[in-house]
Amino acid sequence: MLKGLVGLVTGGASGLGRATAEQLLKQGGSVLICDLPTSKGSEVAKELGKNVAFAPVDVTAEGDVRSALQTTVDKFGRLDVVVNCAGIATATRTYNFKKNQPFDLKSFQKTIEVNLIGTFNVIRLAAGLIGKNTADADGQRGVIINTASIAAFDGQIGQAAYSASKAGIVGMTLPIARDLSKQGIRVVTIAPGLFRTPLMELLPETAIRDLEAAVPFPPRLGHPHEFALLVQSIIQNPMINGETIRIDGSLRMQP
Ligand SMILES: NC(=O)C1=CN([C@@H]2O[C@H](COP(=O)(O)OP(=O)(O)OC[C@H]3O[C@@H](n4cnc5c(N)ncnc54)[C@H](O)[C@@H]3O)[C@@H](O)[C@H]2O)C=CC1
Ligand SMILES: C[C@]12CC(=O)[C@H]3[C@@H](CCC4=CC(=O)CC[C@@]43C)[C@@H]1CC[C@@H]2C(=O)C=O
Repeated sequence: MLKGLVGLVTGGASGLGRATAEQLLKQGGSVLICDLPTSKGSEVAKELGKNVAFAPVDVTAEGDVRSALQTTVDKFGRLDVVVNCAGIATATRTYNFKKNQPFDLKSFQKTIEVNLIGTFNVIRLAAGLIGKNTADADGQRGVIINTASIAAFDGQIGQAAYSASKAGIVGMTLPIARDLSKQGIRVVTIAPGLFRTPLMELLPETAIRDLEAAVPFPPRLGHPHEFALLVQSIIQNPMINGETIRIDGSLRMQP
């Protein structure tokens, strides 16, 4: 049970973020869903009931994140847990030899900006608010959970930008956990394999079936709820810190 806990979930209007918001609510928590103003965040918040609110946020914008943190305080009084799920997926080869065209640098920068810098932006600003909590008996004040990808380790063709952005999240997990350890704030990253979310539905069903067949067990896409269960375990287990945990049915992606 996570009764009374206050969570902030970025990318909470869709997919893994939405499932996380639902699980925190089911366990008795309150949630601020942060997502782009163009997302379905406002409808989702209405659908999920009274312990949830929506804040329009671009995770790369300092002002948006600061105002979402203020909304958390105004609505729920404090912040205990941040789950960073906001992210974008891109697929471009480093050089397109058919078109004689290098990877567009702006597109590379955008992927890093949203996935890596956006995640760090939320962490650095939220840490100040979580640090104001009274520590529990174990000295803990809160937990920050990030979402990388197994592409951080086995990036495929076309994933230079996406894999770099996710590897950056993996790489910063331990130093940030160390930075925040004196305040009793844990920092943990989840590296999902393949989950059935709107992001994945950009792919044709035949491609999805091929991907499922490559997963040793269970040979299927993960359900967003299974990601949310890992978030819950991380919150509940105070010894998990500074680590990246894969949740992938033992999939190792091929080139
Ligand atoms: N679905 C999958 O199989 C996997 C997903 N992931 C990662 O999990 C995270 C969640 O992905 P899904 O739920 O699958 O995707 P999704 O597309 O369903 O949800 C992502 C959410 O992030 C929001 N978002 C995008 N840019 C944003 C920004 N600048 N500021 C605020 N919100 C923004 C979108 O509006 C969307 O609601 C992403 O970081 C993704 O890279 C990692 C591995 C596998
Ligand atoms: C990111 C990930 C693997 C991909 O590269 C695809 C993405 C779903 C949308 C896509 C459509 C395409 O046409 C190209 C590939 C891709 C960008 C996948 C969602 C989750 C996958 C991942 O992170 C695996 O770990």
